[in-house]
Amino acid sequence: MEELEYLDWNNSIKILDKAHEAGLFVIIIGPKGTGKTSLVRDFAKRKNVNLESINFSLRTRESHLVGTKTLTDGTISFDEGILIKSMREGDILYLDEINSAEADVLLRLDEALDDRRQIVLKESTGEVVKAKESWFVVATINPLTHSGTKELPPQLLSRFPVRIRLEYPPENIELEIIKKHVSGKHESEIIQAIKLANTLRQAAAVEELFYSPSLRETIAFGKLLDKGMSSKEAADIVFGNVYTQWGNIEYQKVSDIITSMFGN
Ligand SMILES: Nc1ncnc2c1ncn2[C@@H]1O[C@H](COP(=O)(O)OP(=O)(O)OP(=O)(O)O)[C@@H](O)[C@H]1O
Repeated sequence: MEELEYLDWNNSIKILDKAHEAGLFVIIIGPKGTGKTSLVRDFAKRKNVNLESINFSLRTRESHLVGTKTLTDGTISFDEGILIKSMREGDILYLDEINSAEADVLLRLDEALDDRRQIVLKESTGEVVKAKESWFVVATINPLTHSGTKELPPQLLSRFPVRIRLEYPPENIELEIIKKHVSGKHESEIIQAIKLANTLRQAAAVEELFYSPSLRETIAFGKLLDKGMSSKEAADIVFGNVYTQWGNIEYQKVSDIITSMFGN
């Protein structure tokens, strides 16, 4: 897939840069699909530094971070996990949705993230792994309304003193971002889709609806128009149909909004 440049509409790259220089870890807070992953990828690319990523869920275990013992040809060895690798190499470590992780996993992370930046490999040799000077950690958390997310323990939160908010962008900026992903031939329809997305986002914010569309959806809408789909059909498919999950009343509400904006 082609590498798209990140549109740095709220100076996040500059903040990341300063934090990186100062050796301070960063947490990015914002709803899904607002560009958190793209931002960090773009930053790593600009810095020409290797990026190691992990997406947390309730199933993430300590071993994913630290490593696992393996048996090959009768010999036991230890396969180091992403946390240890990134510390040794001085890479950028991206901890996506860190507030979805279980407490024991967070505790192990906490050990590595404190000011000494070191961890004891109690699973293998007991070696104390000290991070290279350039080691840099960026985490993300989704707002607490996101299913499966918990509050991050305050002491862990304090390991990330640089906090970036990444919300849905203003309409004109969202249009610029979408144009990075599509042809730009359907500008007026895309502007309508952004308006629709914002209506649905606002309704979700006050719990009128169960789901809030992200930039992924507005980009997908533009891509379907590029493939020749009509705007009404694309709006139904990308924005409307998903609400069926929460029953017919929810779906009908959204379907009516779509019809009023894109016709029958
Ligand atoms: N500022 C931007 N410049 C270019 N593309 C962007 C920007 N913001 C978002 N996008 C695009 O929007 C989509 C969603 O972005 P991304 O996956 O980075 O979001 P995210 O916040 O990490 O999502 P999640 O929390 O669900 O992992 C991607 O296709 C990404 O390329």
